[in-house]
Amino acid sequence: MKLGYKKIVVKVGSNVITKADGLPDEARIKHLVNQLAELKKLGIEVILVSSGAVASGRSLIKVSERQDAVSARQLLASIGQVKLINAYSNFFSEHEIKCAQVLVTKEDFRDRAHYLNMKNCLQILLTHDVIPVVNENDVVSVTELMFTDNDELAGLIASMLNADALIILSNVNGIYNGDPKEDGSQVIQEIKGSVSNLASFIQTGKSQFGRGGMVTKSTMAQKVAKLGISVHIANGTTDHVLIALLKNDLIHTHFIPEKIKSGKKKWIAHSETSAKGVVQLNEGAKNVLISGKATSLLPVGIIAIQSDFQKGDIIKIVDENNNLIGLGIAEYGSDKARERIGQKKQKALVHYDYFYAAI
Ligand SMILES: Nc1ncnc2c1ncn2[C@@H]1O[C@H](COP(=O)(O)OP(=O)(O)O)[C@@H](O)[C@H]1O
Ligand SMILES: N[C@@H](CCC(=O)OP(=O)(O)O)C(=O)O
Repeated sequence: MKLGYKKIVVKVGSNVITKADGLPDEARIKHLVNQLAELKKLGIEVILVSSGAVASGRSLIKVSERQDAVSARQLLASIGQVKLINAYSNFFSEHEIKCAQVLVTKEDFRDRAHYLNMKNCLQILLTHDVIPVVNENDVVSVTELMFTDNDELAGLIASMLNADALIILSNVNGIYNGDPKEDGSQVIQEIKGSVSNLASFIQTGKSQFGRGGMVTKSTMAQKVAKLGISVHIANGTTDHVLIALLKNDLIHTHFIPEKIKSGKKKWIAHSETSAKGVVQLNEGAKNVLISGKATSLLPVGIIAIQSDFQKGDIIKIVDENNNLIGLGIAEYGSDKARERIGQKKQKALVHYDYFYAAI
């Protein structure tokens, strides 16, 4: 395959595998599985992140309108996931390939030890030629414990496994420079670095069965590409989409990757929600830290410790206007950091190897 990837994460949106009437599109699932099997046989490691549990559940049970949204989602997903994974399992077995169900929550990515346990689980599946089929555990993930959507989850998995590429399959050909339904709109084929006006092209509405929409896809894609992983957004309802994409023969959106970051930096990058403390910097320290040079965060540039943390915690680093600059692992706790505010020749609070610049 022209793009030469050895390990890919493929995320399939609900819309790709759900028909207009809400029923699961088994022919589409089968066609995707056939392509994944073909890639696997070429020696490419494949991890699938598939949405569709809630949509599948809708085809099996009618939820009373009096039911609250959280309970309805729990009911639909718990029933629907069984149907979804059965479809994958049956179609993969036609190729003599085993797949595994991996259901995760946001909590699984918070603590470093827990994160490494999960990484180990996925790796053991891959070394035994099993295709992990990952989805959010919708039964226990409610409200603030939820991922924004499965695009966020797929970004985390691609970072965790140091994948070469993340392929997001939705029901549009890519990110358009206007409303995808309008004739004049065209697919933006290449996105490099942070494009500040990207969000302005994107309509906030979602497709019929989707959760996060294109805004979260593009934010996540830029972040993952910054960590050194290629991200592709393509149309999963196009026949042979994966094969055409990997042959570099498909119109879609490609986020060009930056230099590969270490595994630990990738984890830090996705840990904003579990950050414990907040440290504020002056303008000079901010400019040095985001310059891309290998510089650690020294107390001389700190102007305030806004909330407490301990040695080893992930901390948020903000500028004078409280905008997020980056995330890092604290080399010592907030008590010592407070004593050293503004002082020269003090030990770095965050070492460069454990700092991720968010801008
Ligand atoms: N500029 C844009 N380019 C492409 N799609 C867009 C754009 N603005 C909004 N969208 C919408 O985003 C939808 C895809 O996001 P989403 O509903 O989350 O899908 P999925 O279920 O695949 O995750 C598309 O169906 C499209 O209607
Ligand atoms: N976990 C949910 C998927 C939620 C979700 O993010 O959907 P989508 O925006 O279609 O990828 C399900 O399986 O129904």
